[in-house]
Formats: sequence, structure tokens, C-alpha cells
Amino acid sequence: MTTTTAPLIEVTGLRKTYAGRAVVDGVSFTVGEGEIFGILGPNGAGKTTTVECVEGLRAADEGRIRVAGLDPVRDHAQVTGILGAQLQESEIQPKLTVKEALELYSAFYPAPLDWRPLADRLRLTDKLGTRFAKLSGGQKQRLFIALALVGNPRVVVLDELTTGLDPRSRRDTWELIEEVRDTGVTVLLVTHFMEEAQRLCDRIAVIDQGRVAALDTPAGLISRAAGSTVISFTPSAPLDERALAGLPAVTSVDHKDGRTTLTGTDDTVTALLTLLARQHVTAHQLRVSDATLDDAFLDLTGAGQS
Ligand SMILES: Nc1ncnc2c1ncn2[C@@H]1O[C@H](COP(=O)(O)OP(=O)(O)OP(=O)(O)O)[C@@H](O)[C@H]1O
Repeated sequence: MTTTTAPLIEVTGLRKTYAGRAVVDGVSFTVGEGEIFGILGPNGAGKTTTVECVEGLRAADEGRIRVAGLDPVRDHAQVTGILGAQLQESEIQPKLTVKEALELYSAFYPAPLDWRPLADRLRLTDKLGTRFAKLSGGQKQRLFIALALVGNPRVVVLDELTTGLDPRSRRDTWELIEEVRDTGVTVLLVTHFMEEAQRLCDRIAVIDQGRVAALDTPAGLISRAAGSTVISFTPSAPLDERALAGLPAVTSVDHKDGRTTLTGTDDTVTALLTLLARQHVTAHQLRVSDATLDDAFLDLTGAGQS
């Protein structure tokens, strides 16, 4: 779902410097109300610094940030009322029970949600009496989502929410995030996981070395990958190498173990089929697949993922 409503978050020319080094260097993006907006990038790219500036936890050196028209540093108290941030594990008392944590955090907000249905939706009801320290990783993450939502925010910031979860819990968490969005909450999501970004995000800013390397829908980013379509086959007879390299939009031609692999676009596939017919060559085990967000990410960040 891509929204066209007025932006709820506006970041323009954000710059943050530590010891003379710009770790965020001119980042700009807007997030529409109701959107799930992803921030994706290699380690140390400046993702957390960026979202912490949006939350008003760090002050920008340069640039302008607005959340629902408010300045997160100057208008911090008001922004806290409309922006729910995911807590870090260290911020919760280990002896606090789930119920106590939900009651305590709802007391911080002027118009909190009723935490009981929220706990129910996050499958925490049978854990209400359990101390934080005794929860599993997935249960803790669900509690973090509940605590980020209990203030009834318009926007929720989730930073590496599913890191450390097993695949099942990660998928459950994705469903929860989609449910949260379906209730009208805007989600700003920092993630390392391509599958997560591809599944959840309406749009993604790929941040590399403190700059926005690309900003697009997941499909838009994939179509920017150098070869967005991968074609492989075993030819029944050798093909003319120059004819292959000259196919429209082809970006690479490789031969290995009798198989030929081309990267290109849909146009390359169509032209290849014509070439094969003209040369009376049969393509055995022909496979055509789309590039993934992984391919796009590696292209956009110069394989900088660590
Ligand atoms: N308070 C600070 N003082 C000095 N340097 C900092 C500080 N906070 C962050 N940095 C540096 O800024 C850079 C960006 O950090 P940031 O945490 O924003 O990156 P990130 O993209 O979120 O990385 P990761 O995916 O590893 O969490 C890193 O090189 C980090 O070491």
C-alpha cells in the first residue's frame, strides 16, 4: 500500500557529526501517514542515528525534522505523545511483570490505549503475571511492541525489532506489524533483513555511509538492480557469443558447467528466445527468475554489507 496523504514525518538535509566525522550526511525523506517506511543499510550506515534524531533523542547538527509538524527536540513532550518508540531491553526492570510494565507505561501518556485488548492482540494475556526476565525472546519483542503502542501513537519507530528471533517468531512479528499498520499507525522500521523489508515496507530508504543511496518501493529498488532478471539454460549447441552480449539490456553473460546465465530485463528474455529460434538452438532447463532485494541492496551499497 502506498499512501498519498501529507507526510507525517519530514526529514530534510539531516546531518550528524561525531568527532568531525559525518555519520549522517544530508539525509532527506518523508513518511506518509499509514505507511510502513523502511530504513535499510549496512552496519554503521547511520540508520539508528537517523531514527533517534526523528525521536528527538539526539539533536541534529544540521537539517530539519518534523513529526506531525512538530520539532522532535524543541517540542519533545508533544512528540512523545504521538510517537511510540521501541524500548531497549536495558530500559525495562527485569523484575517487572508484563502487567506492571503495561500499567506503568500507559500511565506515562495522556490518552493511552486500554492495554488489555492490546495484550490480547499481542498474545501476552497468559503472560501478564510473568516477570520480564523470564520471558522468551519472542515474548519480549511482543511486549516491546505493546509498550511502543500503549500510548496510542500516530507513528511507531521500530529499530531492528526482529533481530535475534527465530524464523517463526519473526514471521509472527511481521504479521503484528501489518496489523498495527492496518489500525492506521504509521511505522518507521529499521531493518537488516531484506525479506522483512520486501514483505512489510511500502517504501524503503537505503542508507549507505550516512547518505540515502536510493529511495523507492521494494519493487522499484529491485528493478534498479543491474540485472533485474536472471536467465539460465543449457544450450543444445554453442551460441554466438557476440550475439548473446549484444542482446538488448543484457548486463552479463556467463558460462559454467555447460550452462549459460544472462542477466538483463524482460526485453533480454524476449530477444533471447528469438535468437535461439533463429539459430535452431534448444534451451534445456530454461529458468527465468527476478532479482531480489538482496541483489538491489548489494548493487546500491557497493556490496558494503558487513
Ligand atoms: N554517540 C556516538 N558517538 C560517536 N560515534 C557514534 C555515536 N553513535 C553512533 N556513532 C557512530 O556513527 C556511525 C553510525 O552509527 P549508527 O548506529 O547510526 O549506524 P547503524 O546504521 O544503525 O548501524 P547498525 O546497523 O550497526 O546498528 C557508526 O560508525 C557509529 O560508530
